[in-house]
Amino acid sequence: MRESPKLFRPKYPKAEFANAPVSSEPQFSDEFQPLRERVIAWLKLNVPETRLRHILRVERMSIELAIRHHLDPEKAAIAGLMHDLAKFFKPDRLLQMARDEGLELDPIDELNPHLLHADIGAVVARDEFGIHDLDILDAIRNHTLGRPQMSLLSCVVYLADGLEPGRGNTPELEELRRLSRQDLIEATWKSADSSVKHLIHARHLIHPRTVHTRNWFLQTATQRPRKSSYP
Ligand SMILES: Nc1ncnc2c1ncn2[C@@H]1O[C@H](COP(=O)(O)OP(=O)(O)O)[C@@H](O)[C@H]1O
Repeated sequence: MRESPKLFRPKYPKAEFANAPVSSEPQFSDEFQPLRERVIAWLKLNVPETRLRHILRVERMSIELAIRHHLDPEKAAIAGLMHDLAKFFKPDRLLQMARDEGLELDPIDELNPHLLHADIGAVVARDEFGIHDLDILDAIRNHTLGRPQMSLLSCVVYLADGLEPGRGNTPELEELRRLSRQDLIEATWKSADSSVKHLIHARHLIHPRTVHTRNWFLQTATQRPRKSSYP
């Protein structure tokens, strides 16, 4: 009999980190800067300047959130910098690469192949830039639709993509930014909620992964012990 696959359950921290010290200058490895320069040179040839500016803001916010929540800022920087590598790939190319990669396609992916840019971004990160760290690759893959049980690094890049300063200053965004600094789980739940609301308002098809992500994070956030019981 085949063994059932082990369910990956990331350990989400119980406490909030609103008061964690934020160091402005994280220490990166010697490999980081040359890699960053190579990625930016590649991006300059493959995405317009406005998108590059968004990517750099996502990189910055990913680093800040990682520091605040005691995650690895270098991994956050790399995932933030690489999250939109495939943003301007044509629909046929995205679909072909997804099939070559053996990705399971939802009917919504076929109708809106642009949504595959996140999964395919991870393929480019691996093949073009030699990234093999699964946490980084997953954070790139999950940045648009999220995924139930995704890691906190994935939450960081998902939130930074939607909440970086260039996204605007509505009260809803400001509240989500505040929440993202306090509690990654609740912020991910409420960002997925917000994304579903906007898609309904715009009469767009909703990819089921966003709904699954929203349900997972809602359950996780509301089933944790009450915050007042933490030290
Ligand atoms: N769950 C979803 N279902 C369907 N479409 C979505 C979903 N999430 C995002 N989209 C749409 O896919 C596009 C890409 O999303 P995103 O990667 O967040 O783009 P951007 O960085 O350009 O805002 C957007 O047009 C968005 O409306």
